[in-house]
Amino acid sequence: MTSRPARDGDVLTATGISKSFGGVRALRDVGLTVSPGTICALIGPNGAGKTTLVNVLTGVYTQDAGDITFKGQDIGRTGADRRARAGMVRTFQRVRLFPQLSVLENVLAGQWSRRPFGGRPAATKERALRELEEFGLLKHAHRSPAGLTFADCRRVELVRCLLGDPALILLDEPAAGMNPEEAQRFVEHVAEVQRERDLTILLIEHNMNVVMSLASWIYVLDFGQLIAAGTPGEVRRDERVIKAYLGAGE
Ligand SMILES: Nc1ncnc2c1ncn2[C@@H]1O[C@H](COP(=O)(O)OP(=O)(O)OP(=O)(O)O)[C@@H](O)[C@H]1O
Repeated sequence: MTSRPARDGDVLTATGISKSFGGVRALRDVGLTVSPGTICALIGPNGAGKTTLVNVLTGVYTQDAGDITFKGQDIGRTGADRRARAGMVRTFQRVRLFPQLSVLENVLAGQWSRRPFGGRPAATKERALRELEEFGLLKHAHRSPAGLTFADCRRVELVRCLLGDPALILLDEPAAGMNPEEAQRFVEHVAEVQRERDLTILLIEHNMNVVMSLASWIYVLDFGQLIAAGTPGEVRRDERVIKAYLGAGE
């Protein structure tokens, strides 16, 4: 199974990615591309290799084989900091906010990582407040995130990502832990913001409703290999995908 052929202007292209941990071949010859202004999803049963792939793409792990191009530059062997500064930002499966800082401080804290040697943050407080307002979070700006609902914490993380004007946002299971209504609201919000700002997103998600309503292109991993790639309609009908998910008891 190969990915959609790379096109000029693709934000992210990975080809032939393999990664093993001891005897476990977590990824085998995986390729994917993410086009600008689209939401692309990566799905697969538990243990399929999704997190490993995200860690390879973001530079947390180095692949054993394969190449990664980001905005036309070969970044396959660069560190996570360098990729973040180049505009590749991510959220994590678990919410990562500092409870001792306010919501406003949390979203501004992300900015420092893009400025080496302690320069001024790229985004101003005014912009951060405007973004928080847009996400319905202004009333929480000066409170600790510890008191927020899970869905609001996810929104805070998204604001933190957006303040860096990223070229690519990787959302790692953003809807995990949300109830169906929260997930639905989150989907609508992400879809709206993505359209308005022409964002490029790679979404890793278990919740099929979320994936099917947001993504225009879906990659499916199973046992470390890409078993399907296509539009939501194509992937939903794909025999191998159905089998992989039924086999995993999902
Ligand atoms: N640091 C590691 N050391 C050893 N094995 C690992 C490591 N990370 C992942 N693996 C193994 O690689 C395979 C892929 O795991 P990975 O976490 O990438 O899957 P996943 O699709 O993200 O799963 P989930 O949906 O459960 O998060 C699994 O067999 C896992 O046990």
